[in-house]
Amino acid sequence: MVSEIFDPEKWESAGPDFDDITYHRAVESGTVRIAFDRPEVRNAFRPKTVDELYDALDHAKRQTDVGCVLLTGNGPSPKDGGWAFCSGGDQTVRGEDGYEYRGEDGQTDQAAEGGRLHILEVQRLIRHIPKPVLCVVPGWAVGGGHSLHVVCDMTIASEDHAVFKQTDPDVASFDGGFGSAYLAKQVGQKKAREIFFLGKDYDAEEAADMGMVNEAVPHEELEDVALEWAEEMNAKSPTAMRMLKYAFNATDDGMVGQQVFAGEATRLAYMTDEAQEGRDAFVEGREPEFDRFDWHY
Ligand SMILES: CC(C)(COP(=O)(O)OP(=O)(O)OC[C@H]1O[C@@H](n2cnc3c(N)ncnc32)[C@H](O)[C@@H]1OP(=O)(O)O)[C@@H](O)C(=O)NCCC(=O)NCCSC(=O)CCC(=O)c1ccccc1C(=O)O
Repeated sequence: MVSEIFDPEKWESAGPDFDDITYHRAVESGTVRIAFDRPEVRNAFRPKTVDELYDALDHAKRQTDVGCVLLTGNGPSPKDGGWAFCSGGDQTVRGEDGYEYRGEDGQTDQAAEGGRLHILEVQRLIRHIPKPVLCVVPGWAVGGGHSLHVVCDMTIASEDHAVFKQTDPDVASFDGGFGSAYLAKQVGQKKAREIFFLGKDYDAEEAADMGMVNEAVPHEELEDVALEWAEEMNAKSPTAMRMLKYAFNATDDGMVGQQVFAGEATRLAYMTDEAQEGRDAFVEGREPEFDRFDWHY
């Protein structure tokens, strides 16, 4: 069983093999489902999980017939039946300079790099992947798991089991980027500070009311609704969706936001006859003849 609310008839295994996550592609639409698969620890991520998540998102990015990615957590926990999207960094492998690669014996893998904090690289990939990423929260979204939901384009959550909670300062961590500053854009400054400074639990309805969740959905229907939303998005114009995502990002992403948006504008410009003329003139060793092209207004 992948997850209790996962419908195996709607998905097929696809992409690389992973240990800490699962990767599926919808049978009938260009949708990829990526899920944390460590339910016994509330889907906490260790460095290996983060590596796999990055590779999975990068794989999904490169599928030109995929229009939407679902990011979720498998469950329930075989230990106690608890549900989670993700409980953030695995505190049991946290060393003195970040999260450590550990062997099966629990000892640090000396051959690997030092402590890592590279979940932020995954956040940036979610931000820049040229298609919507829909976060599907079946249970706890905590610490770095909460930050991941914040950075996704949209979030739907189980009205029965989802709980949103920020524990970063309880374990002496702080996401000073999207996890806090972007959260404040979603829920307002006072509420974002309450979330971090008090570490209260919020259910899906409360999270939707404050603007960080799009919809609270009955638990049993969560993955079906997610797939329906993905299919809605897949039916839209790929170019329009990509440009819209980057336009939404641009205002908060500074020069990088401008660069990403402008890069896509350049791609569109490259597709014009005008661009072909510029390239051909150089390759043929002649002056470009741009006088047949309009100065559009
Ligand atoms: C998630 C809980 C609130 C769930 O509580 P509950 O339902 O009562 O279950 P438990 O019995 O507590 O947990 C069941 C089982 O899972 C283990 N577990 C849960 N969470 C973790 C975890 N994060 N790491 C390791 N293990 C975990 C727990 O020990 C139990 O195991 P048993 O063997 O069965 O006893 C609650 O579990 C909880 O509060 N968990 C901790 C949440 C937390 O503090 N997470 C870390 C926050 S910091 C972080 O995520 C850093 C991320 C990061 O890398 C980063 C770096 C740089 C800048 C920013 C960031 C960023 O924040 O993104």
